[in-house]
Amino acid sequence: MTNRRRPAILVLEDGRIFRGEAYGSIGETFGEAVFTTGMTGYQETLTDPSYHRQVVVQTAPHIGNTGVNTEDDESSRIWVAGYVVRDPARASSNWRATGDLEDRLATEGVVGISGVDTRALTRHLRERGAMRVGISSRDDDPQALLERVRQAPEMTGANLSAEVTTEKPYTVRAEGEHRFTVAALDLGIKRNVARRLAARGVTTHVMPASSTIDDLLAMGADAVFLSPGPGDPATADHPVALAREVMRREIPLFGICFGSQILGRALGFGTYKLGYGHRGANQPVLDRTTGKVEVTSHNHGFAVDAPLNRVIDTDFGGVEVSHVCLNDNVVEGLRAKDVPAFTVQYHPEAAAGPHDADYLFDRFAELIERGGRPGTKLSEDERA
Ligand SMILES: NC(=O)CC[C@H](N)C(=O)O
Repeated sequence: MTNRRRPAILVLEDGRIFRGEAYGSIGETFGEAVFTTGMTGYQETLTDPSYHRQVVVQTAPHIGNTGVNTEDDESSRIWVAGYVVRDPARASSNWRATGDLEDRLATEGVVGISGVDTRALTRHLRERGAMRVGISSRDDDPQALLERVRQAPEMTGANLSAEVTTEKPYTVRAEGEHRFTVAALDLGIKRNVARRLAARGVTTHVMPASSTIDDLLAMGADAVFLSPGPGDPATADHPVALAREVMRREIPLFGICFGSQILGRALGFGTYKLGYGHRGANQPVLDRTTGKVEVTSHNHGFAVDAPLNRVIDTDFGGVEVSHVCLNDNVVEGLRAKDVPAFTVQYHPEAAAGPHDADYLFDRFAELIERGGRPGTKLSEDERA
C-alpha cells in the first residue's frame, strides 16, 4: 500500500475538477475518460488492450478487494492510461491472489486517483459524453492541468493498432483434437478469445496487425478472426481492405468489437462515436436470429451505422443486423447472407462478464466446419 495519502486532482476537458488521493503510481497522465459499470473483473478490464489511452472510471465503489492473480490477465500488461476509483480495498483477500492491486498499478507505472465521487463523475460523463481527462498527483494546479488536458490527443481519429499488436506471430494450440486453424489479426486481442476457440478444437495463429492476406493464408488458415482493439475504426484502413479480401475469397470470417466495426466498414457502412460508450458486464442484447436476449460484456465507444429494419444490399450481397443492444438500439452484430462472415460488437469471450454469448464461438466453428475450407456459404435455411 503506497502513496495513499498524497493528494491528487482529476480535471476533465470541460473544466470540471475532482479532488482525491494518489492511487497507484505518482505522476501525471492523460486519456479519454470512460466509465465501466462492471461490478467484478477489474483485473481483466485493466489488462484489456482496448482500454489503451483511456482513463477508466469504475462505477463499482469498492475496488481491489480480491487483489491480483497470475491467471486473469487478458494480455501481457495493464493498458489503461489511468484509473479512477472511489474506495480502494485496504487489504486483498482471495485464495488466488498473488499480490495487491495498488502495488501492481505502481509497478506498471499506472497513475490513478482514489477517493473520487465516481457516481458524480459517471453522471457527468453520461450527460456530457466521454472526453479527455488528466490526473495529477504531482501538480495541484487545476488550471495548468486543464491546459495540458486540452493538448492531449483525442480518441476520434486515433489509430492505435500498431501500439498494441504482437510483434511476431504466435500460436495458441487447440485443446484435445485439432479441428480447424484460424488466423487472428491482432488489433488488441484478449487472451480469452483464443482460449474459447481452443476449447472448440481450434488452433489460433495470432498475427501482427500489418499482416497481409498471404501472411494469413500461409498459416494454413481455414478461417480469419478480426480481434477487438483500441482506437477509432475510421482509421483502420488496412484491416478493412483485408476483410474485403477475405470476403472476396469467401473465407469464413468472425470478428469481435473492433473486428465488427471493421467488417461494417468493409461492407460499406460508416462508424460513429457513441456519446459515452458501452462498458460493463450486464448489457442486454437481442439475438435477432433466435429472438433470445443475452446479458453481455461490452467495451466500445464507437459503433456501426447500419439500418436495423431490413436486409441491406452491399458489395458482398445481403447483410443484416443480427444483434441489437436493448438499452439504446445500437448495432451489436452483423451477418452477411451471401458470404461466410459475421461479427458481434460485444464480448462473447466475456472476461470479465457473463458467458451467455459463448454460443457465438460454436457458430464460428460450425461455419468453418460446413465448408472446412475457403468457399463456404451459408445454407439456404440461414439465408431465409
Ligand atoms: N473493445 C473493442 O474492440 C473496442 C473497439 C473500439 N476501439 C471502440 O471503442 O469502439
